[in-house]
Amino acid sequence: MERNVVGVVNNQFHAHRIVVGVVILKRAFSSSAANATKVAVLGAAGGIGQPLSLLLKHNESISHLALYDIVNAPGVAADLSHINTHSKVTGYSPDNDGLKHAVTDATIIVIPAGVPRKPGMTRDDLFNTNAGIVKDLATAAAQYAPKAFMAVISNPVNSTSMIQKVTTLDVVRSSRFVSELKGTDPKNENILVVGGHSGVTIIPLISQSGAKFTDDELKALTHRIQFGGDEVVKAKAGTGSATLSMAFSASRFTNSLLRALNGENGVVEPAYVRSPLFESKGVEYFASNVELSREGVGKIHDLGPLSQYEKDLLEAALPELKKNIAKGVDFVHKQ
Ligand SMILES: NC(=O)C1=CN([C@@H]2O[C@H](COP(=O)(O)OP(=O)(O)OC[C@H]3O[C@@H](n4cnc5c(N)ncnc54)[C@H](O)[C@@H]3O)[C@@H](O)[C@H]2O)C=CC1
Ligand SMILES: O=C([O-])CC(=O)C(=O)O
Repeated sequence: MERNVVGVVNNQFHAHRIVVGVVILKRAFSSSAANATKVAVLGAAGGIGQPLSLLLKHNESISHLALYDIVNAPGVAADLSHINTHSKVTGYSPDNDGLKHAVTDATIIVIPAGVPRKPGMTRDDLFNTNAGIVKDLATAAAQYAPKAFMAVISNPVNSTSMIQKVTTLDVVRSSRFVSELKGTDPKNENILVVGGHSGVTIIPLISQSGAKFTDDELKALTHRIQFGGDEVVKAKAGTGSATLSMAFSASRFTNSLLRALNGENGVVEPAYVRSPLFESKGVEYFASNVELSREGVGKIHDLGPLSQYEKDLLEAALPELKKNIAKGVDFVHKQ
């Protein structure tokens, strides 16, 4: 299993190393490493980076939080370092090899660096700017922290990443939206969302929750989940996109990965990874439930039973996903 995963990921890494270089799974996580766990956040002074770093400062599994940004990371680090939890916090700017120092010896590197959307933009409109940013950061990470696990948040993640937690945000949103409709506790609503992370590539599998909705409710709910990001972009009126709910989701994903790296079995999170599920249809990356392990990506779960409505959503998503992935791959090959 390990060799299999390593092979797949190393291939991916060679093929896509510039854009994303996201998971390098060669080394099994050792318990001594678990005792000294460094997490680096690249883009740490931004709208997502700051609350994410705050949440990670509260994570007892992290011993060192290294914050990097092109602006203000030392300030954010100084501020967080006064919080009375054990972890050390350090901040780096591009001067004096800051990026190198931020990522060296990191166990996990989380990347929320990049430009967010403004109203009227699609996530794809961010590609030209953000692919270059992710490329530079992933290249440095590959060079100075070749054993680290990387998680990319920067949009458009359908094109820029191999493993990320965007579907965590979609799942977090779905469970909240469904609980609002049904008047239930969102903690008990676990709605799986698969596919990708933009518009029609977001496929909520609401039928698996057992909840009953009318056709109109189901359509409206699906649309709200698929375009939840737009709801926030519109409400923020030109000042950015979702940051706090994303930070919450990224913190949850990072914590799950740390639990799995520390040897806990059965830790499952939705993640957009290189996946065999729709490879035969030319879609090499796909988000589904993934069992996290000491090697990062463990067992990739299949989708489970789909209603006809969900099968139709899947059919609509696959060609779009294929295009998004091809865009990332082309970018890499042109480097
Ligand atoms: N995957 C997902 O579900 C979600 C993704 N996003 C994406 O996350 C990204 C960040 O969003 P926000 O935090 O709201 O943006 P922001 O503009 O508030 O923060 C971005 C930060 O990245 C930094 N940055 C830019 N270039 C950098 C570089 N080369 N190296 C290091 N840092 C760099 C900026 O200085 C800034 O502090 C956007 O691309 C956004 O679309 C946002 C929400 C959800
Ligand atoms: O909508 C955006 O651009 C940010 C994002 O990915 C989300 O909130 O789902």
